[in-house]
Amino acid sequence: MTEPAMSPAEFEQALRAKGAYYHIHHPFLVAMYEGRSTREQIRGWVANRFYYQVNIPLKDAAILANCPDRAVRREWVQRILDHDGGSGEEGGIEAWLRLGEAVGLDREQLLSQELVLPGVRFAVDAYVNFARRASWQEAAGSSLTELFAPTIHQSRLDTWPQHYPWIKSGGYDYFRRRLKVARRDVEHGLRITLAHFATREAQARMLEILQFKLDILWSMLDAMSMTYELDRPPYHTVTHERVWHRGIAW
Ligand SMILES: O=C(O)c1cc(C(=O)O)c2c(n1)C(=O)C(=O)c1cc(C(=O)O)[nH]c1-2
Repeated sequence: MTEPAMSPAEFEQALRAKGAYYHIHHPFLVAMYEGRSTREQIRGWVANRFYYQVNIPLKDAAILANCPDRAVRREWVQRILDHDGGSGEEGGIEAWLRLGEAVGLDREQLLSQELVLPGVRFAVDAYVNFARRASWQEAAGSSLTELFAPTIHQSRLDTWPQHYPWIKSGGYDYFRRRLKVARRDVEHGLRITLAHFATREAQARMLEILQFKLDILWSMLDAMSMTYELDRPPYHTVTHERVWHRGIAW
């Protein structure tokens, strides 16, 4: 016999409990907010996370493409503009490029994606591909790791300026912007998710989807740890050159 569905409040609690596995607990990020990261580690993280940033609008466009509900699309489309910018607004991708400059990376290097590790690329691609194939409600629900994101953005604003005085202050705009925007996104994402996943089975599947998304974020950092903490970049037993591919997805 299947168990009865959780109430919306219980389901929300179960989703929030997944915060226990958020990447805020990954040793690479713990070192970062405890002030133990080197310049190379911070630069590596900014360059690799750029691949996540540029793929978020593709992910959101895939959700729109699968969504026949005009009211949902009207709200969701805002996410693309938040990252890409529009009518006088610079957008999150531009703010991330400025974060890159603030930590000493030039924008051409970020845009070239030459520092993006294969493991990071595969993890991010898995997110975009999931959004292309899943129902729009499941893909919308997978964005709910953002429930936990304001805490992580705030922790950077609180700790980085003391620990890393060499980072230029203009770099912090991205995190400030996301504090507000992530809360609005979460409110919309939760509304969709709590209304749509109304049976115990569907709720269990949604929790598994959220875990999949947490796995993506964690795996990105595992790849960065191997390279920037453990000094084991891909092919390190063979060469110190960055021979890995630069993306064949398109
Ligand atoms: O810095 C972070 O730790 C972090 C995490 C996440 C997340 O939880 O997916 C996002 C972001 N930042 C972010 O800046 C962002 O724009 C974003 C969009 C999404 C999404 O799934 O649609 N997650 C995140």
